[in-house]
Amino acid sequence: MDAEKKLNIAAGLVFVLILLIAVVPYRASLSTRATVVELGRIQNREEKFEQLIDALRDAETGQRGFLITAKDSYLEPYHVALGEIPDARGALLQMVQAQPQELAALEEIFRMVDLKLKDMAHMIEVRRAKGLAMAEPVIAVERGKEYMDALRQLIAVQQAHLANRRGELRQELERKSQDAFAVEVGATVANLLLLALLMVAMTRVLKARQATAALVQETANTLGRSAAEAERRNVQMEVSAEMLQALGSISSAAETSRIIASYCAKLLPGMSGTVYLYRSSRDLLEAQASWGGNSSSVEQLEPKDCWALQRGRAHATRNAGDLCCAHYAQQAVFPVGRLCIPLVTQGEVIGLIYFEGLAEDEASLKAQQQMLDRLTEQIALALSNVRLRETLRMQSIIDPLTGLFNRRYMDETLKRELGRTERKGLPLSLIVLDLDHFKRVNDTFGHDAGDLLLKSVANQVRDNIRGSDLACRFGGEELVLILPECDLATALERAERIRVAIASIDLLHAGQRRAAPTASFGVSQFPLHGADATALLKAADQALYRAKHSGRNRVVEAKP
Ligand SMILES: Nc1nc2c(ncn2[C@@H]2O[C@H](COP(=O)(O)OP(=O)(O)OP(=O)(O)O)[C@@H](O)[C@H]2O)c(=O)[nH]1
Repeated sequence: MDAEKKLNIAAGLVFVLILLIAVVPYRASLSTRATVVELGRIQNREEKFEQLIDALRDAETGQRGFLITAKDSYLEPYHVALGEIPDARGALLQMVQAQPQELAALEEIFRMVDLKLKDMAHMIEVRRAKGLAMAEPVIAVERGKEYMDALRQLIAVQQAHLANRRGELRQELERKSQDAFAVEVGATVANLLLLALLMVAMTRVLKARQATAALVQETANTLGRSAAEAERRNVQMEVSAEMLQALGSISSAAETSRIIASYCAKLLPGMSGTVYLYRSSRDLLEAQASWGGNSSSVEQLEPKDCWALQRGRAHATRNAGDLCCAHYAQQAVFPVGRLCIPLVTQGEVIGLIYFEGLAEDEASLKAQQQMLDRLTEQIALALSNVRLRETLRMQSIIDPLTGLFNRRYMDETLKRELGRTERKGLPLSLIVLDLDHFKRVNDTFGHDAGDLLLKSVANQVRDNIRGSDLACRFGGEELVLILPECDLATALERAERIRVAIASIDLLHAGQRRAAPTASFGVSQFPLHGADATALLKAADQALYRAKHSGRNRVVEAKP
């Protein structure tokens, strides 16, 4: 049974008990009231007896006056008294109706009253009719006095009896009043006790209800927080999944960092940060991307500047007294929490993520740190995948011996660059170069020496072209250079510069200085020598052929 039901039952019981308790003083008061009424009746009877005796006395006085004077005026009190006596008699009779003993005594009194009245009436009659002289013998008999004395005695007995009874009733009334007072006090105390008990029970139930309400509220709050947290995690998971999907299709580290920064801004509202990657020399880490607008960390840092990199695990700075990393651009201001987590993939540290603006309370911080750890792992994995894709792509487009682009890449690029320059209305030049008598180098010094020479030539070529130009190994010892937005004159000049550079290669093989190699060049220009890649290559190749046949080690321009 729940507390509220119990309380209702208790309240009902208290109500019934209060009602029962109220009956006791009520009954006591009824009994007291009956005594009071009885007392009133006794007093009334006493008064009526007094009235009767007074009336007889008045009648006697009036009669006596008449007997002496024979004046009717003296009979006035006599007549008044005669009028009062029946009232008193009637009232007395009514009062003793149900009491046979009393009734008998009363009848005796009335008999005596009648005798007295009769005697008085007789004497008045005699005096009126026969005069004083005739009345005196009747008066002398003094029968009226006898009647009156007997009557007084009878009434005195009754009055004594009534006085007795009155005394008893007074005592009874006093006792009943005391009892009624005690009962009243007892009932009041009992009522107060019951009400106090009820109040205690109500207070308990109220407190229990308040505690339950507080518990319900707390539970609701906790559920609300959990739901919000679950919702937040859900959103984070969705954004993370979106980020991983976006990163899955990217092959450049720069684009990857940009995407990471943009998703971190979404995933970590209120936080800022920077992604750092090791340079290939591994002496420095460079900031690749930042988010949050106010990441207070430097653009470049050395591994020794970061405690996370030094220790190989996450490092947080939250309170004054924590170890601060040297790469914080500004003095750490607390309580702004900072966290550095190394980017580790396949056991290798490839960089670092710096987070700023950690949660302040311990519970949120723990959850946040776990989330940042997971995020960092995902980012490290994504970066590692990008690097792998980059490596694979480089392997597919780079010639491993010379480090120049391969023929397949050259074909793609030449077509693309021709389209672009054509749209812009700009020229594009091609240089085809072929080493002279390369077979002899191989035959004389061996294949390794030939390889070495090819590498040296590739380096010279790379050093003498612009960043936007493209050097490819077309096959064997033949190279093709694509020079976008470059006219024929400039291309011829560039070819000549490369020819001189190759001729100046200081070739040291097996401890011996070898004769400098030479190369022949054919140069063509779009759209002057061809409208497409094939025509342009063919024109340059024919120019190269002519260079070979006219003595090698020279630059020849294609024929229009
Ligand atoms: N060491 C080395 N030799 C190569 C490589 N690719 C092609 N060759 C050699 O380059 C030589 C090319 O010889 P040829 O086409 O006769 O031409 P050349 O000897 O340079 O004579 P000219 O071109 O007429 O001046 C061949 O002996 C090939 O074996 C390579 O990757 N490494």
